[in-house]
Amino acid sequence: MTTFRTIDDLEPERRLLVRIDVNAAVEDGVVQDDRRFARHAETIRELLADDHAITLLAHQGRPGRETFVSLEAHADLLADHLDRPVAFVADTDGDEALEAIDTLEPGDVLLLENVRMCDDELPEEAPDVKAETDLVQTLAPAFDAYVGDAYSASHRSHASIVGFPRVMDAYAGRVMEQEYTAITAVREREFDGPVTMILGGTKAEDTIPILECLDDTVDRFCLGGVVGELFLRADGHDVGYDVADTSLFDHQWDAYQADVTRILEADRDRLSLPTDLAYEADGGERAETALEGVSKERPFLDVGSETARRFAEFASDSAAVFVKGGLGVFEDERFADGTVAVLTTIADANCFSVVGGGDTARAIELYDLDEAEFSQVSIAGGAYVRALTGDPLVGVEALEREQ
Ligand SMILES: Nc1ncnc2c1ncn2[C@@H]1O[C@H](COP(=O)(O)OP(=O)(O)O)[C@@H](O)[C@H]1O
Ligand SMILES: O=C(OP(=O)(O)O)[C@H](O)COP(=O)(O)O
Repeated sequence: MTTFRTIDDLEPERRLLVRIDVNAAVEDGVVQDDRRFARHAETIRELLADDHAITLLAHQGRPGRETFVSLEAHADLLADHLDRPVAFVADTDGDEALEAIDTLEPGDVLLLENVRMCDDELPEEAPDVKAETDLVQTLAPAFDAYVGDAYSASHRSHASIVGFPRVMDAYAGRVMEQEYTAITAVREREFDGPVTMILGGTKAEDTIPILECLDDTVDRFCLGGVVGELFLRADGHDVGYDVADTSLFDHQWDAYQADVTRILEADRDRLSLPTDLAYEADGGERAETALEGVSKERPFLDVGSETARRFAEFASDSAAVFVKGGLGVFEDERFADGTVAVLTTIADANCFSVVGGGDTARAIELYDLDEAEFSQVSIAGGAYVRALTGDPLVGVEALEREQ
């Protein structure tokens, strides 16, 4: 199905420039989430088995934000995952970087500094423009080939994503290949049987476009989380408390009320809304209520057990299930029941399954579910949503053109 070359097509012992995405939550300089490291380590291990000399290019955060930090600690974390040294140089395309690249032997791994610290990387421009930047023109001649593995950044028209493939022999890494293949299958509906999508979480801006564009692809949408509450409100129920004054609900209700109402009216038969919800009782324990008992005066933090059972049933009867957004605040064990019930059912069922969205995929790790039981656990957030909604991914297109 893919139209790009993959690392299977590489000759051994090449000098490779490999773009990975280990962008993560960082607190006090410490990386909080190593899932992307684990995934890219698989690609790098395969490349090492073929004796390539590997230079890695990656970003962290955005200029001006607290998470915009050096990649020095990322090199150590990657080394832990690879169980071998990863050299680091605090430079991207200057003399220090070029010297470090020059001395690499087959089997060596080097990580360059946060590529967003180089001015050429960020402004979103056409691939041809990015290919002309000093960053690309300086680094490209030092390598035999480019490997694009940063699927989760492939919606960004940045130099390291779209510039290098313009001027180099380019290949897709394993992460790129697997994510692309699984998510394309969603859009092309390659399934024999009902397709269910479980949508939750907090971001209506992600969810509404999915509901609007997957018309022929999905037979049933099960809605939970804050997104489910927006639909319940549109259906006349008294829900929508802003958790800890975050404006999480009111703000989105103002912005999406018209869309939610229109989608509900047009597509009610395909939408399954919660019929019960869970909340924190006075003693701190989990309690549940049917819709008749809901009130805006309290936050609802999970779908109720009747809803979870119904959603799980839809999932187990499906040929394919896609998940985006948790059904409740699953980080708190008391309110993880809905999310975990559905994920466990999918893991046990014999269906094609994709779990996407940065936060949602964490639930699999938090509750010790076996990642291997899912067809794909995506490490992409924005790119996953864009691919689902049919938006082209410039980083994928850049690799395809090189065919
Ligand atoms: N009813 C709810 N109230 C507040 N937060 C919720 C609720 N249901 C789910 N969430 C939160 O939604 C988050 C995941 O949603 P979101 O960030 O939209 O998805 P993703 O990052 O996976 O794309 C979780 O961290 C969870 O705590
Ligand atoms: O983490 C990323 O995006 P995501 O949080 O939408 O998955 C990518 O590394 C892209 O980062 P950016 O949104 O700062 O361009």
